Amino acid sequence: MNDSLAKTDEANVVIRCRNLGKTYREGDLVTPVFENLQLDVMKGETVAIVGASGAGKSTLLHLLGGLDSASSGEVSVAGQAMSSLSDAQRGLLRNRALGFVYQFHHLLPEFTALENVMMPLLIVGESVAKARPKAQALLDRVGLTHRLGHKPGELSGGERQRAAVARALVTRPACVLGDEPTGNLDEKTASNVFELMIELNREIGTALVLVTHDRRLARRLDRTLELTQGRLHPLSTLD
Ligand SMILES: Nc1ncnc2c1ncn2[C@@H]1O[C@H](COP(=O)(O)OP(=O)(O)OP(=O)(O)O)[C@@H](O)[C@H]1O
Repeated sequence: MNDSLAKTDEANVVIRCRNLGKTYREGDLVTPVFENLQLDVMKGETVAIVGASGAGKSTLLHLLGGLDSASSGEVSVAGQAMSSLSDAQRGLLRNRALGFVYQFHHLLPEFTALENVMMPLLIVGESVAKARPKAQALLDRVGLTHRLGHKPGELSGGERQRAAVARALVTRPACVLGDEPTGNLDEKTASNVFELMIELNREIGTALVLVTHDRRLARRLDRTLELTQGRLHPLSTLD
């Protein structure tokens, strides 16, 4: 590979793991989860992570998102090594470069859908006047124009997840990390929310890394990796 090609590839890496390992230690209890994981997520790429219960998928996602620290190796987000940052710097990078969608929506119950989606923009310092139209446009895009003033308790399960997707994408992050983002929805609604995430990934150019138990949904993404026995293996589309 020539130098300029190598540089272009480097610039397109959104998340990089090198020799990543995690072992939980609590007193005498030592739980090794994985070691020596290598992963490059490229700009705009969609990656599914599958694996048996307890394989370490959520643990991996937490490390990618800087929500937990590695026992060995390194995670870099947008070219910055997580371990080299202070807690405040890591928080800032997380807010600017990443979005999160969980199985349970984690919307703030006392705020409306519009306020929830504005929140990440306000946290990174945007004014209400700028944040409001951006949040509104994304809520329009996910089909919630008629629900802007509803609080999470006044939305259906699918509507709540669509609001959560809008909240994750409103800062136009380099990557959205999803932990079973459709795991709490019926099959049809799950499929619709999944499709919406893929469409928005294409429109905005955000990479997606999604943990899912559902291999049928996983196949709709660019790449599927299986975490098994502490290793990440690519799955062919025939698996
Ligand atoms: N805080 C913790 N302290 C100790 N062990 C933990 C902790 N969190 C997770 N583990 C252990 O690490 C292993 C991986 O857990 P993790 O939640 O990452 O698995 P998972 O693949 O996401 O599972 P599932 O599909 O069931 O959600 C499990 O054996 C779990 O018991």
